[in-house]
Amino acid sequence: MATTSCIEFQDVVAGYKDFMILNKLSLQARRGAITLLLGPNGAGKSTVLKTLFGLLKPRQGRILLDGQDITGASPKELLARGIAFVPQGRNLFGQLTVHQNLELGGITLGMKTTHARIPEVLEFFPRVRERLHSQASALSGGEQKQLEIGRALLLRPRVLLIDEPSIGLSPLVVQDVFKLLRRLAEQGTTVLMVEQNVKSALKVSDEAIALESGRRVLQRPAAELLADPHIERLFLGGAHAATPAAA
Ligand SMILES: Nc1ncnc2c1ncn2[C@@H]1O[C@H](COP(=O)(O)OP(=O)(O)OP(=O)(O)O)[C@@H](O)[C@H]1O
Repeated sequence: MATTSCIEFQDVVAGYKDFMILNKLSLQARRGAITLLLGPNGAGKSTVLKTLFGLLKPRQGRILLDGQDITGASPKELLARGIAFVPQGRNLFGQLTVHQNLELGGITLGMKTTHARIPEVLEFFPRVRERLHSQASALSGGEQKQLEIGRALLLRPRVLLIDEPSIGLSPLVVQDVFKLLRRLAEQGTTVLMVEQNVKSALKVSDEAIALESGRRVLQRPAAELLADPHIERLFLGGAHAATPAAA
């Protein structure tokens, strides 16, 4: 059966305790593409990633990975099936070295495989490679985010979920992270990204999905969205509000 969707949500309902955040959400993310999740604060973007990674169990609906039902699978099972998650914020063991953090990332692979893959992953991150024996907490914010991505890449994921990678990073470093995501997508990795930095994220993405109150309100090619002035008004509201007031 031919399917071009790598990830598919079918009428997914999910949330926290009695509070449902995703309300019959349906969406598709194409294989080898970067799909950007947009929407106002609280729309449920991070909840999509958490649900996809098995941190929240859907109450209704189905989630498919390459056409196979993965609804209700645990994070461990999903990791084994090739889904990796880079959550928002800092998620390293700051007291441990860069190398030790990478070793922990490969714990499910065994040390032999992990050690063989570490140099491969570090090729993407020359600055991190130079700091292999430094404490992770001594790296700059951008280097730490790169290390987190590197740790996820050790698993050679076919799907990379990444939540707000630009937080705390300078614009130049953000561009480096985006370039890397582009490169990964071109090598066949499916990337699902949440990013507030909407304009730059759209530039690097293939497809955009906008959520509102846990529902999909739009799914369009990123380039089309970038070129649409109405969309700017609708979905870049935060960026507009930040336009400096007249002195
Ligand atoms: N652990 C939690 N327990 C209870 N409610 C939560 C929890 N995490 C998130 N929420 C609530 O779920 C809703 C959706 O949150 P989510 O983080 O998915 O939104 P988002 O679209 O990613 O927003 P943002 O852009 O602000 O990160 C919010 O109202 C939030 O307060």
